[in-house]
Amino acid sequence: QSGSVAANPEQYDESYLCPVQVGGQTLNLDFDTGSADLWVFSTLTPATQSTGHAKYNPKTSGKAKSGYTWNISYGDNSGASGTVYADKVVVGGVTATSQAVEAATSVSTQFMQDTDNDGLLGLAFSTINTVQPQQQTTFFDTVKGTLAKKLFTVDLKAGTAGTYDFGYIDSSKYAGTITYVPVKTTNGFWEFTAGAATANNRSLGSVGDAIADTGTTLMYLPTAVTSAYYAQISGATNSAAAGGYIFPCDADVPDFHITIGGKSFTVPGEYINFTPADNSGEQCFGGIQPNTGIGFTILGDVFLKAMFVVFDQTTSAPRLGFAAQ
Ligand SMILES: COc1ccc(CN)cc1O
Repeated sequence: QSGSVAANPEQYDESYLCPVQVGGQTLNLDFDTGSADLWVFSTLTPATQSTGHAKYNPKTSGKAKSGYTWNISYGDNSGASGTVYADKVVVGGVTATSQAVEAATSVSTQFMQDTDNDGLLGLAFSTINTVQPQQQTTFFDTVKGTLAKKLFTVDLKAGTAGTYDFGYIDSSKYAGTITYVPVKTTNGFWEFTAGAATANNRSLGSVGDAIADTGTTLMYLPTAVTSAYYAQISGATNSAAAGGYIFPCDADVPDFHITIGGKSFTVPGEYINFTPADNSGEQCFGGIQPNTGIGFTILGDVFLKAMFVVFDQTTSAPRLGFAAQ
C-alpha cells in the first residue's frame, strides 16, 4: 500500500498537523520524526486538560493492552502519559489494522494549551518508544512491510500545506537530485553528519552530527556556527529575556547554506526571520538558535520546509535523502 496526507501548518509554522483516523475518529496529529510514540488526547484525559481537543474514545473499537503504560517527556520539557490500546489507524489511506494507540491520562500545559494539536505520531526508530512493559512500534514500523517501498517522505512548506507520503517518492515534489547520507540509529533518531555552513559567502564552521526532526520548530545549531551567523546581522543580540537570538525585524537576514553529502542546500533568510519577539513587533526571534544543552544539532521545521526529505528503510542500513523543493 501507499498514501499521502496533508501537513497543515499552525500559526508561524510552529508545528504541522495531519488528519489521522484513529479507531474511526479523525484527530489532527503532529508527525514527529524526533520521537517514537503515537499518543492522543482521549476520553481518559481530564476535561480540565482536554477542552478544545478532539479526543480518541477507546471504547469504540480499541482493545486495551492490560497493564501497559507510557510516559514521555520532550526536549522542551513538555510531556504526557497514559495507557495503551490496539486499534485501527489510517494515515492518507495507509492502514495499520492493529497499531498501539497511547491514550493520554495526563498532558503538560503546552499540550493542553495548543488546542489544534490532538496528539503526536512518532516517526523516529521504535527503539525509543516509551511503552512498558513491552515497547511498541511506530506507525511506520507497523506498516512498513506492507508499503510499496519501505520509506516515507516529508515535504513541509512555509505557510501552506505540505505532505507526508508513505511508500513512494513523488518526483514532482523536489528539484534536482536526491542526495543520500547514512543514518546512525543508536540514539533512535534519524541522525546523520552535516557539513560546512556559510552565509554571505563566509564560512560559519561545520554543523556536524545532526538529527532531522519534524517535531521541533527551529534549527538548533552549534554555538560557534550560530554566533558566526548572527554576527552578520546588525543589531542581533543573544537575549536571555527573549530566550535566544533576536534582531530588528527590518534587518537584512542572510540565507543559510549547509552542505549535506557534498551538496549545498539553502534555507532562505526569510524563514530565519521567524516571529515577532515582543508585542511591539520591533525585535524578531531567530529561526536559528544555539544547541546549548541539547548535545547535538536539531534541524527542525525551519530547515525542513526548504527541503524534500526521504526517510528510507528500503535497505538494512537506514538512510536520509535530501533534495531542494
Ligand atoms: C508542546 O508541543 C510539542 C512539544 C514537543 C513535541 C515533540 N518535539 C511536539 C510538540 O508539538
